[in-house]
Amino acid sequence: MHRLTKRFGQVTAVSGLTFESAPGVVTGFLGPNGAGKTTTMRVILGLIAPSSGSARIGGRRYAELPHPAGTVGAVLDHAGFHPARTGRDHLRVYARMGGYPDSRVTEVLDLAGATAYADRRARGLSTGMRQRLKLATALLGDPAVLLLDEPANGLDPAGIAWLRGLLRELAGQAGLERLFLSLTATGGDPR
Ligand SMILES: Nc1ncnc2c1ncn2[C@@H]1O[C@H](COP(=O)(O)OP(=O)(O)OP(=O)(O)O)[C@@H](O)[C@H]1O
Repeated sequence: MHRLTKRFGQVTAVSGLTFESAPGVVTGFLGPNGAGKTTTMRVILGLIAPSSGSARIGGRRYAELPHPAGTVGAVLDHAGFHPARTGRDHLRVYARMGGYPDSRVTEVLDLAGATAYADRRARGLSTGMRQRLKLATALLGDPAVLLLDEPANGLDPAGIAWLRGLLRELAGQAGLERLFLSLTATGGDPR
């Protein structure tokens, strides 16, 4: 990230942010509500254009990546589920779009600890359960980069401990090629 500034009208959401996130480590952002964490993430994903500065992943902008969906997995806080669909159905739709087999859906549900309620309709799921399904969705393409916005939201203390362990494990597995950027306002230390 090089000298990112993002303004929305009169509001400066991010001002001159420069940082580098090293491969193989979990990088966390801490900041109060409105500090610009989500905005930074949306710029990285190419969802909004920076006012100035640039965001690169492995030297390229998101839009220039040869396989963006397979390279970067993201959990955005507002990502929704169709209330009448099950978590598994939701994942199958994304798997089909990404060209991944249904067996990968089973794997990521397991990785995210969401297998037990994968066949329940989304309308009846708790915040923490949805959070795990979002994480499963982000893991579908076995991405080298994971961007997680408030990943611990809604998780109980055991869930937060589990999430830390999972992130550590995933970062370790892929060695130098995997990188995580986790953003949180709540003091949830992703390490
Ligand atoms: N689309 C938008 N239009 C106008 N202002 C925006 C928009 N998106 C964000 N902002 C403003 O930019 C600032 C940073 O918002 P952002 O959502 O990035 O903060 P955050 O650090 O993720 O906060 P939180 O912890 O509450 O999620 C806030 O003042 C917000 O109101």
